[in-house]
Amino acid sequence: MNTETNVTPRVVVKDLNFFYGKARALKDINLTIADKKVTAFIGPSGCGKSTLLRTFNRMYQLYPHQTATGSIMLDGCNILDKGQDLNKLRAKVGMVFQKPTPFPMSIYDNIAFGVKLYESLSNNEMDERVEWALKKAALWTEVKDKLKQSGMSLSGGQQQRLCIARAIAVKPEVLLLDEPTSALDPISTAHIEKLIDELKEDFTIVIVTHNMQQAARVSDYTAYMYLGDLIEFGDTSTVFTNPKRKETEDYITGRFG
Ligand SMILES: Nc1ncnc2c1ncn2[C@@H]1O[C@H](COP(=O)(O)OP(=O)(O)OP(=O)(O)O)[C@@H](O)[C@H]1O
Repeated sequence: MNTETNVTPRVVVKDLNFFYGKARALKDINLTIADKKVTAFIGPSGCGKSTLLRTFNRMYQLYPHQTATGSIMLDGCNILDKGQDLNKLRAKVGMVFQKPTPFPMSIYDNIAFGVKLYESLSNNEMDERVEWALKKAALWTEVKDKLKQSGMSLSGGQQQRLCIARAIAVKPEVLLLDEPTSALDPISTAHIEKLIDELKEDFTIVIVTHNMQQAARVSDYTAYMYLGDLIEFGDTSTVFTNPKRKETEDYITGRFG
């Protein structure tokens, strides 16, 4: 549980279980994601980090035989409810994947495409939105003179910032980052980490990372998971310097995993 009193809950997960067919990948998860903070999910491969992240925007909906039970409350609605409008949900909860995945279209259209699904803006308004998103994603100065060029022509690190710009252009409340720097070099990684720090002024961010130094650098809260259980959750400095559970300590000190 978040212990700080000045923290506003943004996403509240209660008794969440997740099944791939009959295999239970998440076990009675309870946690609260704080508003306008960065929360990191860490743990060894296969512990359920990505599965948990993907429940927040119902990515699993695309696949048969994947089911979630329990509740994930956002703005007073349960994300898991059958009646949940998935288009609206995905406008509220944006996602950036491990591998940069720009659409095969211009840099400008990569941003405008998603915005058009949700809003009808004039050309001027769209120009402003594209510029706003690219500035927020710290990419504007690098691309402002080549907005008509293909998004695929950018470097890997630039492509990932384009994907972040695309995700924030629709002004989501929550931004999910699934190992967003694992395909990037150290300089691009540093760029994205700085960006994450800036973006939390406007967005609630949840990041899955294998890199514990990264979790320690960028997050305010950390959840340590193992075999589908949430072992420990708390503010990042406590989890890293004074963990309550021995399993957490063994993992972060490299004795395990
Ligand atoms: N599509 C799937 N079908 C069946 N089982 C799956 C599927 N995806 C994941 N799993 C299983 O669910 C469990 C959690 O996987 P998940 O990908 O969430 O872990 P993770 O902590 O993100 O791992 P990694 O760090 O390796 O990405 C694992 O046992 C995995 O084998």
